[in-house]
Amino acid sequence: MQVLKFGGTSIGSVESIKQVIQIIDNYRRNDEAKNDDRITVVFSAMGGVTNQLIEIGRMAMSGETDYMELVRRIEDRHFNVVKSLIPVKEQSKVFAHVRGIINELEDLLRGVSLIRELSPRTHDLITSFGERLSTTVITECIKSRGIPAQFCDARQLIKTDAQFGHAEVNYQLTNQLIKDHFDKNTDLQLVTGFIGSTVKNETTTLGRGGSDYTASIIGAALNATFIDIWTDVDGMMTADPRKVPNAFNIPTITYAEAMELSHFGAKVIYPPSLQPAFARNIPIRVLNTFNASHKGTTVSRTAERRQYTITGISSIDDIALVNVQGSGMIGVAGVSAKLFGVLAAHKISVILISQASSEHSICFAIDPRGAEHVKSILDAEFAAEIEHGHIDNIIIERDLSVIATVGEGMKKSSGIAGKLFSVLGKNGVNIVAVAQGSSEINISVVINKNNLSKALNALHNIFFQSEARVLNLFLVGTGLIGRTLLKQIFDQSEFLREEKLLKVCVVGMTNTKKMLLNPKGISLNDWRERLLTEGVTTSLPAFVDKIKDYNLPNSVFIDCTSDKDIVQFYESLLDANISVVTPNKVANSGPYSEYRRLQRTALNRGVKFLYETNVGAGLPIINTVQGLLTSGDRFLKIEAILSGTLSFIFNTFRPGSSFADVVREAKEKGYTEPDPRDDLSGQDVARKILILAREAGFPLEPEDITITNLLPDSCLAAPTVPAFFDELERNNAYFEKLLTDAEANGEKLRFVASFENNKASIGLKTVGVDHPFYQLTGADNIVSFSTERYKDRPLVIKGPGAGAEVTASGVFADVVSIGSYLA
Ligand SMILES: NC(=O)C1=CN([C@@H]2O[C@H](COP(=O)(O)OP(=O)(O)OC[C@H]3O[C@@H](n4cnc5c(N)ncnc54)[C@H](OP(=O)(O)O)[C@@H]3O)[C@@H](O)[C@H]2O)C=CC1
Ligand SMILES: N[C@@H](CC=O)C(=O)O
Ligand code: NA
Repeated sequence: MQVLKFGGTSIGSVESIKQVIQIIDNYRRNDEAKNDDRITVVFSAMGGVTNQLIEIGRMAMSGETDYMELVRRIEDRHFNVVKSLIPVKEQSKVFAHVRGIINELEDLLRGVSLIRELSPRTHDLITSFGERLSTTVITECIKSRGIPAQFCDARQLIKTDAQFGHAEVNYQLTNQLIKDHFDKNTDLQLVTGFIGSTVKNETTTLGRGGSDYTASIIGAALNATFIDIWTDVDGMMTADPRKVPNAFNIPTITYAEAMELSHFGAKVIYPPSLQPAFARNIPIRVLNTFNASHKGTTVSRTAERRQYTITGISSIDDIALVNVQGSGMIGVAGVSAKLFGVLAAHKISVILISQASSEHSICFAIDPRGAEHVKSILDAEFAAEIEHGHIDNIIIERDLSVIATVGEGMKKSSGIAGKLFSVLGKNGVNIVAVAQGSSEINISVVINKNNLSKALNALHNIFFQSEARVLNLFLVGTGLIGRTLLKQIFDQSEFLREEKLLKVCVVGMTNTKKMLLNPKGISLNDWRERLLTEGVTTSLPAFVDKIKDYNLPNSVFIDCTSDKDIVQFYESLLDANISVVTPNKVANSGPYSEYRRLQRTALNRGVKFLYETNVGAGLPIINTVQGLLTSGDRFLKIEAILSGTLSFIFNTFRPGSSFADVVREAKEKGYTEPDPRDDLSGQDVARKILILAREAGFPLEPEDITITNLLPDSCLAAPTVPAFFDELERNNAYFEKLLTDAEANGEKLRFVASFENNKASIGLKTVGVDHPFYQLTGADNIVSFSTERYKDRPLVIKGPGAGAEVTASGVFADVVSIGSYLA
């Protein structure tokens, strides 16, 4: 015997009932082919009908006469199925049958309306009509197709006590009745779910998950080979797909796991109601009526070996935490007995409990709707203890959610809690309470409700590792570096996904005119058009607020501007656990205290503030300095050429040519700052040596740098960049003389930065052929570090230190390193 059960959505419309009949037919054909098995089918009420019946009962009781309108609607839905699926000549008989059942319901409601009273017993009787109507109609549909089938009212089979609403089954009697019935009736039995009856034949209902329960009771009594629960999703998922878009199907799951997941909100099946089947080790398959070829989920005692340590993540969106604490609880036996005793006496269901080993506090989670009630109960129960100060006031915390990671694979496997806490910590999700059962198949954490989606996605991303980890990027600046970065990300995305399991998703972008945000990601092959057509007028505060509002896991803010005002947002972003990556040197070259503060904030928040491209573009200079410092080396001297622009200029400028043209060429090649005066004035190099000195452990201030300016005052004073170029033309002779003087001595012009004895200086120098900086070509940078460990021969880094590609790739590398860090 195989027992099938179809839920309310599966039989919610004519179309879906057709589909259900097709599925039943497929089973029959397979069984006939095998000639060894029978099926029986359990039905819920048509989707929504049970709730309507409850409402109808309430209306009748309170004398609202328009409940009849709702009854009509229920009748019409069932009539409509008859009209659509049963041949015309057979319809009148079925209509009469349905009408008869509806008449019975109407009589009952009239009685309720007259006496204005709705006992639990009558309530159960009213709700029983849902399954009775649906099963009647579907039985007729099936019979009309020539299939020998029989309507079976479960009230004849399932005998219960008289706890209306959630009756207890008398298994001895029930099992016997079921066996007898199926022995005598060999036609296909179509059974009403959810309902039973007392020995006095009063109608009862089986409570939450009722129709699943019916299937389970029948399956267990007949020792079925399978119980197939047909619903509207592809079985159980690793997480709720409405909250975690990457959630996927779990092919096999153990009973214990299914229990844990369902306790924490997974609503696909309600395993407690399947207990009779599990007790007899009958596997349950959860299948999708609307995607019948999908294998769904099989729930049984053992699950197949899996590649993941956890099986699923579940959550309860809204809980309240009750905190009972006080010095009088330490070492005193019986406090928790009293606490949970009184909760049990008031039928308060406790979702999770956590007690610190100091015994100073116990906290537990409950449905927030009952929180005030619980507080008043506990205030009364512990009045004496509170009065004597043994227990502090009972505190209720609200707006919390609970997340549970569940899986048999977590048993005796170390590092899972570490991973869980680490990923939540890195995403700034504060953990309010924790509980792990000693079965080790569930770790539950209580967090603030506003972090629920972020936490679920971050955990799913980390625990189900064959899927790529997602980095959510927010880019400010779509100029030279920003747009080159976007292109590199686009070109490299497949490699990152395949080889590094990293999905880089650009969620927001802005320039000075337009900003565009899309939490699902902006497509990068046409971002320009989208930004232009779908973007809205830029407001940086609004952009930053959106980043925080989205509260996405693994968020990274990338500043590809040279703007001074953007850096004011860095701290609050880091504080909100959003990493910051930037080639913009402004933040790190202001007052030392601000530089320190950003470093500290990032450290405290467990996020990253990365700026490798602040010095030498993509050359690994900052990382090298940080590596030396953290490994205990001490810096003695730094000597460097840190301007790609000035390198290029002094390597390209020839006597008789235009200096301004060479500067223009540097700008066109993407070496200069947005305003090239930042390069020629030495400002850019000053920032870089300042940042380098700070990274090397010296708390320098901007005033500590001595700059020997290269530019004539008139160039510096030019009001605009074009006016500056005009001024350069006028001063050509000045630059030519610098060059010819150097060449006369067989030397080259180099703009050198040095740091030694806590002092930094920068300025134009001439270097002879013996000097290591003499041979530098193109827009190369060179940095020479003398340290305690690199004393005799300095550590030298050399290579292209400016340009769009090398800079964007440095930014990109920083971004990817955050992906690895978060993993
Ligand atoms: N070129 C190089 O080799 C290197 C450059 N860098 C640094 O990279 C950064 C970017 O340089 P680059 O790409 O050449 O600069 P660009 O001038 O080409 O681009 C700057 C971008 O930032 C946008 N922007 C400026 N201010 C704001 C603001 N307040 N709000 C929103 N958007 C803003 C601009 O918008 P809009 O398009 O509307 O003007 C533009 O898109 C600079 O800090 C530079 O120092 C670092 C290392 C090497
Ligand atoms: N303008 C800079 C580019 C990088 O910081 C330079 O020329 O070096
Ligand atoms: Na660098």
